[in-house]
Amino acid sequence: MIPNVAPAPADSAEPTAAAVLPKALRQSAVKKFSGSKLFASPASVAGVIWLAVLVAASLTAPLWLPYKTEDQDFTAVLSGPTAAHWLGTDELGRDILSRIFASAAGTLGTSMITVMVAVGLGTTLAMLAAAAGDRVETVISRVTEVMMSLPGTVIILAVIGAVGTNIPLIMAILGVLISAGMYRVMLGQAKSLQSQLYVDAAKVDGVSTLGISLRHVLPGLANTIVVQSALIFAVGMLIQAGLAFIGFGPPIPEPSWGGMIQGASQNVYNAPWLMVPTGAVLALTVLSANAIGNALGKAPNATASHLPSAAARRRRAKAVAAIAAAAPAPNDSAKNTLSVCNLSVGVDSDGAGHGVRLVTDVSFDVEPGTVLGLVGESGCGKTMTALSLLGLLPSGVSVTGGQILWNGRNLAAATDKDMEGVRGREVALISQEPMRALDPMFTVGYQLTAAIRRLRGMGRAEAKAEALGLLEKVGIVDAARILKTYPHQISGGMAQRVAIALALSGRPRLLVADEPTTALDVTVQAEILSLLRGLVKDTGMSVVMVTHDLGVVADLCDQVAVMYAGEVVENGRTDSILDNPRHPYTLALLAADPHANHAADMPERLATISGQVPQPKDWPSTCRFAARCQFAGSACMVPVPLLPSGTGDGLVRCVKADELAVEGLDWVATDVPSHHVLNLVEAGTAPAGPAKAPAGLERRTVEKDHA
Ligand SMILES: Nc1ncnc2c1ncn2[C@@H]1O[C@H](COP(=O)(O)OP(=O)(O)OP(=O)(O)O)[C@@H](O)[C@H]1O
Repeated sequence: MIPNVAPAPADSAEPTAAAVLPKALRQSAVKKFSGSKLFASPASVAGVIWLAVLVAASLTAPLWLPYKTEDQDFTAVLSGPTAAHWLGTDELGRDILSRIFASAAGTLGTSMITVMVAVGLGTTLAMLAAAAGDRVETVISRVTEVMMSLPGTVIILAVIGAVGTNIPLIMAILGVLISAGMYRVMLGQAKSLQSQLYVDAAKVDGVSTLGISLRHVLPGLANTIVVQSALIFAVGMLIQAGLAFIGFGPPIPEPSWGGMIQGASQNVYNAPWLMVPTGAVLALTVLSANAIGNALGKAPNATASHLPSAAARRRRAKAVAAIAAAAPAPNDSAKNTLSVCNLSVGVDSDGAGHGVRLVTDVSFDVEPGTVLGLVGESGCGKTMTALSLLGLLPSGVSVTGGQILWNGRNLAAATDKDMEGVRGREVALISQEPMRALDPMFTVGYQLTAAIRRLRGMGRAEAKAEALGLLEKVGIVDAARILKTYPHQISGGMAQRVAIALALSGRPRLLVADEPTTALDVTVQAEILSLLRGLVKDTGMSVVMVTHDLGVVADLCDQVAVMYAGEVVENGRTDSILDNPRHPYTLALLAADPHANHAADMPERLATISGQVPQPKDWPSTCRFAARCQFAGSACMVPVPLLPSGTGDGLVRCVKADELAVEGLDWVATDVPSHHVLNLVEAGTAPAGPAKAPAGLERRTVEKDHA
């Protein structure tokens, strides 16, 4: 009769996503369970409305109920619905409607006692056990195991025998019994949250154990707490009704749902209707609690994985259909050539068409055996562009226009099923953090052979030999030993090599590399770049390399697309762009890069670019870089198209590109203090620096960060 608490739902059992962003979690702990989620599904909306009506009607019952609960009408005993008694009467002629609503608040309120005791005690014990170490955990775990082994029904009946039918007390004791199950559910999550790096950081900062539990662990448990509360609430109601059914409800003549169902069951043959109203109200209330729990328990978008949710996939399918209908049929582009045309990516519209655009009209081509660098500051849309090539945009973000042509298909309009055939086999991904690609639970060998078998249909032995070969190919000397190790047993550089081997396991023709060297030290960076260069040369595959680092671009890339605020501002051959940049943003990136300045003419101070990349919602319709540009003027206050830059087949998005080229201007490293806010000044007043003559151009001086 007394159930253990249901296991945590799949989306809340794994705390790592929730654990990654504790600050965001704390900030959104309230927001997370607020309106948007509650009203996201029709079932939860109906549940909220039903519970609200029930509670309001019950609390105001004395004001509007047509009869008192004990009023008897012997002229209408066991009647069905009539004008006088809308839901009929019981065996004593009492009005069912009045009795149902009069007893609702008591039933719901006492069920809440169970929730508060079970969740409060279970969660507190779990946080205590997770924080206090093995000994305390052992003691608490043993005690809860004993509690779980006790026959709950017998205990409840014993309590009733000792203290009578004191419903609030019985429900509190029920809560204590359920708290043991709740403790088991919460302990694993609390321990995992306790082992997060930000908890270590908080300890280093001197935050107390209690502070850590309340500020860092509890918010991470919030999802499970809400879901479990809803389930326990429903269980509490059912148990309460069950007790009343067997005669341990509130004293007669006080009404209770269980008591009414029991009365109805005695007249089930001569007045079957009697069972319907109370049974339906109980069932609806239990269903409502579960629907609300399900809705609130959905994982928040902010911490969701890259892989889209089912709802996001449905939205994407719609967007895909729209794009497919709008885009012209792909022409027969050359084999293994990637051709991205006017790609736009945006946050899914909120229904009123307010989806923010994150990438606008990006175009580039990648020939087989070549490397394209996508370069730009953080937040310029490089990752969104790269992930759209694999159909791996995060939940809530989709391709909103354009084409991604690959071997005669438009990947922008491909369904998830189509993309499953492309990912890994034709297009693969390596990410900044190699550990994202590797599962800590399995050996390198297992993960590699599983991928090879899945993608290439090989047998076990053949796949193992192939895995060995792949590790050797990525420069791992003792490959046989590495195959037997777990990811945590190898270094970051080694892990990135393994991740590259994993990406190569399906023999892709295009590799999307999202900042693959950023997390590595300089020596290892050079090795990984050299490895990628060798792979491109040997296998003829092409690479889209996302990077902040112009050194990486110079080292590896044949072509570059410089991105700023979601659009390509300059593209072309790497040597043209590095030797002869045309866009002020490219000039600025080069001026700010220590590797791009030769030792001989290295300036005393490297240049900076004032301000930050604007948020996508703030992108102007004019030149997006104008607000930060040293050369901006009134001519820049118009939408700027990509036009031939005059250097090879490159394109540039700047109305002053030709003027800058003719004048031979450089981006200036200024000595203006960071707190000094400057406006556009006339040419010639610019601070001294390595610039060539700024004659004839309006120049924007920049803030200089002295930090
Ligand atoms: N899931 C998301 N929902 C909404 N906006 C997002 C999401 N992910 C990223 N963005 C926004 O999209 C814009 C482009 O982000 P993106 O990650 O592509 O930039 P990036 O150039 O790759 O930066 P970084 O080098 O830091 O990865 C940013 O303004 C970012 O805040």
